[in-house]
Amino acid sequence: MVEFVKDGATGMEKVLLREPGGATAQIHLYGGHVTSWKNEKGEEMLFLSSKAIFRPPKAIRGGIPVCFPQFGGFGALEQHGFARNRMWTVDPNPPPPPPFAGTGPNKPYIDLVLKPADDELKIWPHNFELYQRVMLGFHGELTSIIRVRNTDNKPFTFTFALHTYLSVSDISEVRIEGLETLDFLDNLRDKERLTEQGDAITFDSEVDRIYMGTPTKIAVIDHEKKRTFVLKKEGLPDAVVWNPWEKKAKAMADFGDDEYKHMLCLEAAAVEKPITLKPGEEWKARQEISAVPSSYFSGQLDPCKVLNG
Ligand SMILES: O=P(O)(O)OC[C@H]1O[C@@H](O)[C@H](O)[C@@H](O)[C@@H]1O
Repeated sequence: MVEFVKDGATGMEKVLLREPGGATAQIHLYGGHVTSWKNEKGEEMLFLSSKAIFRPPKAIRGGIPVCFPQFGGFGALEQHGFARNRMWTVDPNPPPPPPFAGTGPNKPYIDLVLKPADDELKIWPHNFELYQRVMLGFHGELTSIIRVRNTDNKPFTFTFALHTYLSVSDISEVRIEGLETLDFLDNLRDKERLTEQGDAITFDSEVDRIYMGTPTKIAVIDHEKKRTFVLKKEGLPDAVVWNPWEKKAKAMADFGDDEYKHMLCLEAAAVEKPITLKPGEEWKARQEISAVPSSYFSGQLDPCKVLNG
């Protein structure tokens, strides 16, 4: 089921997806931003700050901001680009889904699009179409399919990320598997290139890293909640891991002082090698997140078993 509603608290337009098994998702047209994803028991799986500001030009703190045409400070534009604080529209006539879309009759989805108006063209002079299909799968998994199309008469280059804020019980009880031994750029050390050691990543201080050449599946294991998130991705070779920890949390106006304990950003991204599109070309990417009880998870990263088993 797909429903269009006005958010009572913010007056903003949003879309509700409800999958027959009971899972739900909410997508705000502001930012093309997934702000809620609940499993069939009604448990929220995305973090959304209690202080999130739903008012332009602020980006919404939590959920899944879309970073385009620039990730972070990797360029001359505002941090994370402008797509996350612009109004998207529902696309009445979406392009046919790519073969990996996995759409089906009972899978609710919505197609959104962002095209530049004069404002955007002034700061980034390129005609583009940015499409996002958000979809709930049979097991409540949340999928975003992204397409960027160059509708200009000259090439353009961009970086991109789906800045997913996962809800976790306690950041000290969480570990990430799948990024061991990879190289990363450390944002806390002026983007110095370092190599991750052999162990799964755990957290006891601020982390802000861009892992490069990452696998198509990454797992976030929440020991306390006995829940594992499995993030599968295509077309997004990098993975950003971010937790602001205590000091930075206190400095952010739209973030509660202690909220860093209950969130972890795992961001499927294309940053290290920016994407260039010639006129008429299209770029596609896909992210699917599922949440499974950790007892299904062997401790070895074999999310094929988790997803298909
Ligand atoms: O506060 P913003 O603009 O939403 O960014 C949050 C964080 O987003 C992460 O992706 C960046 O790596 C961090 O450096 C940044 O602090």
